[in-house]
Amino acid sequence: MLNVGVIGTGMIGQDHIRRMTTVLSGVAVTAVSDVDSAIAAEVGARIGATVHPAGGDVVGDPNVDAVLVCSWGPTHEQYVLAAIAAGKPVFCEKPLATTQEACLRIVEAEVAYGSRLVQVGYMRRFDFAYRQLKLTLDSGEIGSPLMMHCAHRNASVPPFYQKEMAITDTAVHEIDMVRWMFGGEIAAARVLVPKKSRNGGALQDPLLLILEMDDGVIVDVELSVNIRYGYDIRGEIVGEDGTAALGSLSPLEIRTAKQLITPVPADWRERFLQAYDVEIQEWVHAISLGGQPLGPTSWDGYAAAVVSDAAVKALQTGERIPVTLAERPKLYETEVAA
Ligand SMILES: NC(=O)C1=CN([C@@H]2O[C@H](COP(=O)(O)OP(=O)(O)OC[C@H]3O[C@@H](n4cnc5c(N)ncnc54)[C@H](O)[C@@H]3O)[C@@H](O)[C@H]2O)C=CC1
Ligand SMILES: O=C1[C@@H](O)[C@H](O)[C@@H](O)[C@H](O)[C@H]1O
Repeated sequence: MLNVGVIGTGMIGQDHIRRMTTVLSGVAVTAVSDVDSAIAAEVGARIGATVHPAGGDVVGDPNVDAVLVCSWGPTHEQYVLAAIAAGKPVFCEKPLATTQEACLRIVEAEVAYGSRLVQVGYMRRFDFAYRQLKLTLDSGEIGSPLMMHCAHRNASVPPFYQKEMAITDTAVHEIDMVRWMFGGEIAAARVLVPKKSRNGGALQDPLLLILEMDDGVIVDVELSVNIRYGYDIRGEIVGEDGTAALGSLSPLEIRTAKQLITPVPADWRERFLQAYDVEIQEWVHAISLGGQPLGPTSWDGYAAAVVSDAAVKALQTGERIPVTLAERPKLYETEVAA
């Protein structure tokens, strides 16, 4: 049994606690912490976990084998570094950290430790539809890829959501996904600003992010964060010999009143429900077997941060911004399975 401590018991923290306590196997949640002590106390009491006053105490708890960081982005670095210092595996929700410098500090700490302890929460790599898409691409059935069209549509976003977050909070998923899908790096980013939707309030919504892969593949990502009708994630790869796309929005079809209705998921929790289950189950399994995590690494978290910085600059300047990564340490050279 892997004993996990959770830092941050907000929306995704509670969702991961629910899956670890009611869905997944081989895992127990033994400790929690949140700066909102009332939430932490309520969640801790519900599942019978120790409630610590600070996240650092979760890392130091002898009854915690591995740590799950689900607090706000700017707080991730300190907890990931503390877990590495304690030699404990740590699953960190995206982003790994909010600056590329902070991500590099994590990479350097992990390299100094000598083996991989960190996995970043880019769950699309564990989604059945994305995995099928990658298998199809890798099989050669649609030939060499030329382009990918993506859409990332949120029904709505909270009032504190700023323009740049369409890149740093939302598009980071596509940024990570295309590096994994095409097995290459992103060479440059551009952002086009279409006509503004009246549903976006003060926010510029939508945006069109264009990513150039290092082999010439072009990826376009429509970012609409106030689309109203639901949570809609799309992806279609155009190859030399065919195309392949993520399938239907829903496993359910309703036929009624001479209509065929395909329900649209409400949000990421519904659309990626099974991807999160697989992501955390595979993480638990890899750690329990005494191995290294197999999912997105600190290096992937760093690369996403660098591309995201370039895309934010592209948004602010209207220019094409090239992406330059630091030299990749040997620790991250071997392919991961996920
Ligand atoms: N992989 C995915 O699809 C998703 C990832 N996320 C990521 O998960 C993280 C949390 O997001 P949400 O759960 O939506 O936010 P939230 O605001 O619902 O929950 C975050 C919790 O962290 C707590 N917190 C803040 N600072 C803390 C600290 N220093 N120590 C302990 N607790 C602290 C807050 O009090 C809050 O309860 C973010 O980094 C977000 O980007 C969120 C949604 C989906
Ligand atoms: O990570 C997530 C949220 O933080 C973000 O705000 C949403 O735009 C994404 O769709 C979701 O997957």
